Amino acid sequence: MSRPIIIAVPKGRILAEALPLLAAVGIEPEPAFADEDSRALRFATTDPGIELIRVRAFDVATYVAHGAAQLGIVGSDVLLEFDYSEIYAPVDLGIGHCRISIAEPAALAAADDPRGWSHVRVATKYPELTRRHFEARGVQAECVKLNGAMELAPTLGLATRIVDLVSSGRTLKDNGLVEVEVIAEVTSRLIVNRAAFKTRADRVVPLVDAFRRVVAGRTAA
Ligand SMILES: Nc1ncnc2c1ncn2[C@@H]1O[C@H](COP(=O)(O)OP(=O)(O)OP(=O)(O)O)[C@@H](O)[C@H]1O
Ligand SMILES: O=P(O)(O)OC[C@H]1O[C@H](OP(=O)(O)OP(=O)(O)O)[C@H](O)[C@@H]1O
Repeated sequence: MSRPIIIAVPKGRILAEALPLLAAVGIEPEPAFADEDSRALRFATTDPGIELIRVRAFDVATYVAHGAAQLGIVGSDVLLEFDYSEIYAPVDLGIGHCRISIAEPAALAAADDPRGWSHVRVATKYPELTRRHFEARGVQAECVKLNGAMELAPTLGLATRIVDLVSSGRTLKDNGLVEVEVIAEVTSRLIVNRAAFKTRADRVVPLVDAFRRVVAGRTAA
């Protein structure tokens, strides 16, 4: 039998929305996947030719870019940060809706005019995306890379502003911050390693088509 197709899925919040999509294309992980006591990271599925690996959201893109996994499910925020040429993102799965935004303390925002910025110090998990965004409008961005809880940075003087994901806006509000600009709307995508799309086309192309059909069916419903 040929090598299995590996699909990388993120550990975090996207997973709950991704599992029904996977089930709809006929891929259901073995019971160990849902077993909190299991330390396994690689799982067989109801399709004998497909295995799932569960990794951190940013690592989904890394596994797929290097061809260690042939497919993956990841937020478009991650794709914007890395901009890997080896990744093809053919299907917007319509899950994991949020936006990536610039936020600052409410007191600062009251008298602030973003058009007057020439240099900003920003705490973010997305330094590349942030630099690119500011550079495009002639603003120099000094980024402090954090891995979570960005909202703490302005009150503690680590940075004046943050670039982070916003969904309900609750985290910003509870930390005295306000959204001053949306950089991009975010949803999760099905991603494919470009080489695998050609060399394993027999398995990969029908899978991509199956995801496309499931998403189209949901949109139409
Ligand atoms: N508040 C949110 N609402 C909707 N989608 C979100 C939200 N926050 C994150 N996401 C999406 O889920 C993905 C994973 O986010 P999550 O917060 O679960 O990861 P994390 O726990 O920070 O990841 P890790 O621990 O691996 O760094 C993001 O890349 C984004 O696409
Ligand atoms: O607008 P809201 O609905 O409040 O959602 C936004 C929050 O969700 C994400 O964090 P997450 O909860 O994943 O924690 P993290 O800081 O570990 O990334 C994001 O980084 C924000 O902090």
